[in-house]
Amino acid sequence: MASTTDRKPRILVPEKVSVDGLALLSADYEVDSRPQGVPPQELLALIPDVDALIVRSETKVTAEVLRAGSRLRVVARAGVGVDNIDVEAATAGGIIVVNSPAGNIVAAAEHTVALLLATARNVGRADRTTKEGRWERGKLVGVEVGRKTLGIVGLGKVGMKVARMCIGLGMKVIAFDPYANPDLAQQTGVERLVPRLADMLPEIDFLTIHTPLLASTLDLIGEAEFKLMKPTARVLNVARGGVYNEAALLEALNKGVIAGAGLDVFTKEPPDQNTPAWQLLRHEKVTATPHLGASTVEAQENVAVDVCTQVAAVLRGELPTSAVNAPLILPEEYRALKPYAKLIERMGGLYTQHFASASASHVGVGGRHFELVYHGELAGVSNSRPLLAALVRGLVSPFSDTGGRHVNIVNATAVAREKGIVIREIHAHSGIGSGNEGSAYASFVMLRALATVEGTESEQQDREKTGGVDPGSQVIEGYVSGNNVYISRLDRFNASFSPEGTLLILHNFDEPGKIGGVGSVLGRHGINIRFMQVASLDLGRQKGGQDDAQPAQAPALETSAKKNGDEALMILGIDGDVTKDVVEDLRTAEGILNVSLVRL
Ligand SMILES: NC(=O)c1ccc[n+]([C@@H]2O[C@H](COP(=O)([O-])OP(=O)(O)OC[C@H]3O[C@@H](n4cnc5c(N)ncnc54)[C@H](O)[C@@H]3O)[C@@H](O)[C@H]2O)c1
Ligand SMILES: O=C(O)[C@H](O)COP(=O)(O)O
Repeated sequence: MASTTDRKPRILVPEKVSVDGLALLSADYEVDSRPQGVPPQELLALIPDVDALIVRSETKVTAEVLRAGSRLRVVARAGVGVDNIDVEAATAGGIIVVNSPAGNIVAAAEHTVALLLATARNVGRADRTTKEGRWERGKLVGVEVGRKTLGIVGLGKVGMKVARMCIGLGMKVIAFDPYANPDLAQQTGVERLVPRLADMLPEIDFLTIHTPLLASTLDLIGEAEFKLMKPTARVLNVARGGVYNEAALLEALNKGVIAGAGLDVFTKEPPDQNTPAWQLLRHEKVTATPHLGASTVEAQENVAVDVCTQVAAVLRGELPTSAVNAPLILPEEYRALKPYAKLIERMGGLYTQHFASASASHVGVGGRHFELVYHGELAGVSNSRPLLAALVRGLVSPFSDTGGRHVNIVNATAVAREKGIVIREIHAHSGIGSGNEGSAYASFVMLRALATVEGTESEQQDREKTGGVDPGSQVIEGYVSGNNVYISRLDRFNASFSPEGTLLILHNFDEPGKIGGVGSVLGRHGINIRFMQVASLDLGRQKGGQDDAQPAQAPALETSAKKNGDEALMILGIDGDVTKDVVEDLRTAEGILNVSLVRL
């Protein structure tokens, strides 16, 4: 009998995965396929002897499972969403997680259209009552979708396909996605990208959401949003349970606030008895399917072939094509670049959440041109690919399913291209910070989001000399000190704070009493403040003056803003999380111009 070390690597497949993919593995590996599923306790018992695990959305790959998987080298998700896998725990255990980000897009979009038409024409109810022997033509009159308005939230891979298909059905499509590429949306025929979700809700006849489930998309549509819709509106969910608040949806249907829903996904699948999701499944105004968005023969072949090819690569010791948790930096570059990669990733995350997500400043990420300017010693770095990858990861992570962890040095350029993000690197051997004479920091980095890409090379270089304050462009500067990273400038404001954890950034008139007012709103919500600092206007840059070659250090005292101008940024480090209500209360507080919630 062969010892366990002589045996072929073992692959456990505790879900129904297409044989077209599994066939790629059966010659070289022992494949244990269990399409009926494996209960959690049995999975724990099997996992110590398994080298690779291939799952869909039903198997919960918890930290406990991963810890018990002492031989486990790769977990493959035959699909997109990795919310059933504890990716952090996998990374900590050195286990690679791979997925198939594009294999089931068509299937998900087609299922959305199927639910759109089924909801409009009562197809589910008609089928059920007819089979029960009733012939209820009068009760089943539907509505047409042609010439109606469809609102799409999330104009990514699936959302964009849905847009094309629905335009083909004669619908007018408008969308909300603060990170989308407006040019691509326009070319696709999307009539309008609205700056705020609430702007489109009164106008639409159908609403479909195609975002991942993130802190920012959980309960995106609740009681207040349903109340903004027409009573004839119908809503669709082929994304993830939780983007509509299920209790609010149930109430909106019961009270006739909206007319119907087509639902493929639920917060718990299958839903527990007597929960709102369970009642929704049975509701006569709901057309429900049991998470069938990706369940087509073609999509299952695509995702299975994709992930089985990657599992074989990992087991052979090669790199997979779509690793969710691949390293950003190769080991040899690790020591020198790691703090800068961290800084630049945080700058990207800060840009997206402070500038692009804030409702008052709809500046976007997709289709945007960025400049990444390396100053000082960093200007001499020969391989800046990890830094570019870090920026792409930071920019996309706030709105990405995998928290941006899928972005690495291999695929960063492709991810940026997909989102229409263009990045130009500038190694600033001259200009700001050159030579570091008098500069407090050996190296610092400027991220500039350009208002316009026009202009000659020399005009672009001039912009560098004036500190990059073009109207309409946004600037973030940061530096590394030891292993710590700091932000030294946010647009027109000098600052000095660590971009860590949950931050609230408030743009306010610099008047007495502001700090007390903000403190009392947070106190009312039981929120603990870790640190607070007021960033002052940089009056030198305001006037377009020559930069003094140093990353500005913000005074950490609240009084310092007053002498510099009548506006300030208040930066608050928060313990724990912050809800939408808190942000809204702050936004409506007197003298507050804007509020952004940033999670880094
Ligand atoms: N039901 C199914 O079987 C099925 C099948 C495939 C995909 N999905 C789900 O569909 C969703 C979309 O998949 P995809 O491949 O199109 O993803 P994607 O990453 O290509 O697109 C997501 C889009 O959502 C946008 N977005 C993120 N946060 C947002 C916010 N707060 N407000 C508005 N827009 C926001 C992003 O900018 C992006 O354009 C995912 O949740 C995926 O898991 C479900
Ligand atoms: O994230 C996905 O790919 C879809 O939700 C499909 O999930 P499934 O593989 O369980 O059908």
